[in-house]
Amino acid sequence: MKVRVLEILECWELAAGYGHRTVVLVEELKAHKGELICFLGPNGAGKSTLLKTVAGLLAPLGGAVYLKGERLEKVSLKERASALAVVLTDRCLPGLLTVFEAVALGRHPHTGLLGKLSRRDERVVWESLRLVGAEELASRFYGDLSDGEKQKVLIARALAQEPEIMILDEPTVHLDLQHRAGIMSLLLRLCREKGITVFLSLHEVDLALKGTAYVVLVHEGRVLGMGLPEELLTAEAVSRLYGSGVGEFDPVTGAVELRLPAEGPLVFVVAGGGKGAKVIRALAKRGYRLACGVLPENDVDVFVARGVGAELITVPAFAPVGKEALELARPYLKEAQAVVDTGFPLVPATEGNRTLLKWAADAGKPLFSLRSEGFPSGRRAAGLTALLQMLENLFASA
Ligand SMILES: Nc1ncnc2c1ncn2[C@@H]1O[C@H](COP(=O)(O)OP(=O)(O)OP(=O)(O)O)[C@@H](O)[C@H]1O
Repeated sequence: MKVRVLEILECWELAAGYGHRTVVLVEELKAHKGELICFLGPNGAGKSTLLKTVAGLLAPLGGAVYLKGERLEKVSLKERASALAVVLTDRCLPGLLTVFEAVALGRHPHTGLLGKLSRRDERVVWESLRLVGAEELASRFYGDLSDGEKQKVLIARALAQEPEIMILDEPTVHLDLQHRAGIMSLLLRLCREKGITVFLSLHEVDLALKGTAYVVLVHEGRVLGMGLPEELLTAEAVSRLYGSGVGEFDPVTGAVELRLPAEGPLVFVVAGGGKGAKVIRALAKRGYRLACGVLPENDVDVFVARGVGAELITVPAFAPVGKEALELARPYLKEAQAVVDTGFPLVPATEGNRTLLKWAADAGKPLFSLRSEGFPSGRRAAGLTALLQMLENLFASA
């Protein structure tokens, strides 16, 4: 469904912070009706501070937030409460309320002084519980719920407010994989179908890439960029945001490989066709230094090998493994204390990799193969567990 484009919330020269300390500065940010905007950045970058300021819970230290064209501080509390719903991370609600009562609190801006629920209010509360998949929790005490269940109830309470804007600080925290995906698709659906504008903060870069439409990268008090996650979240941008020590972010899969300390013996992994990824990961976790090749640049094994910090010998995508690449691989092969054939596809383009295995065998290198049939090379390992054991035995006896 198409939604009408309207700037519902704007920030101009906004300085957000505490006392005299500006934590984060935003020159300009415009949110349209039905948009989902995600603040992404490392711990302490200022995401929560920014969300609280946008929500009007913190007064700006400079500049202003405008709600539908009016300065937020001039908008009455009642109007703010019906336009904006906020879900913060502290999850504090009286524990002795039932879930239904807790979600019904969200109807306050709409009910009279006594807070009596009309039939419609009750319907909205049930619908909100249904949307987050928490209907069956309705009669339980809020205080008895797990953190993930509490999170869902708080989102339901915000929905019950029927707000135009929802502001959520780390809504996926404490949620398992299924509910994380569920919350992200729910929020996107609310944007699309109900025209609600959502501001949220996230820690998961993959979720920002896969589940949000617009990201604002917050780093050391500044906005590094804002726009489509598909365009902004490059490996360079992510390492600028979080530091390069964490490992490389792969914008294709949205995954971050962990860069772990590697001080063990050098193992040459002959990979390709995605056969190397899990071998490379398993070896990296055990501290082996790794060299991998020869791989076409677009092979999934490249992303993993580069991510874990392995030495890499590559050829351009779709190019065969030629002489030049073999010469680049040779010194690593020479230095390697073991060589692994991952079972890469035996096609004409990988002929060169068979040469590598032959060189290794001729040089008397310990050679292990995960290949179940076909090209014979070295000792056969029945699977990854067996391979790891064989390598461990080899180096234990060395
Ligand atoms: N109530 C407060 N008073 C003073 N400083 C605060 C307060 N709350 C947060 N800060 C500081 O403001 C900075 C930004 O904190 P903020 O919570 O906004 O970061 P964040 O990006 O949300 O971090 P995280 O991802 O760890 O939740 C930090 O240096 C923090 O110590």
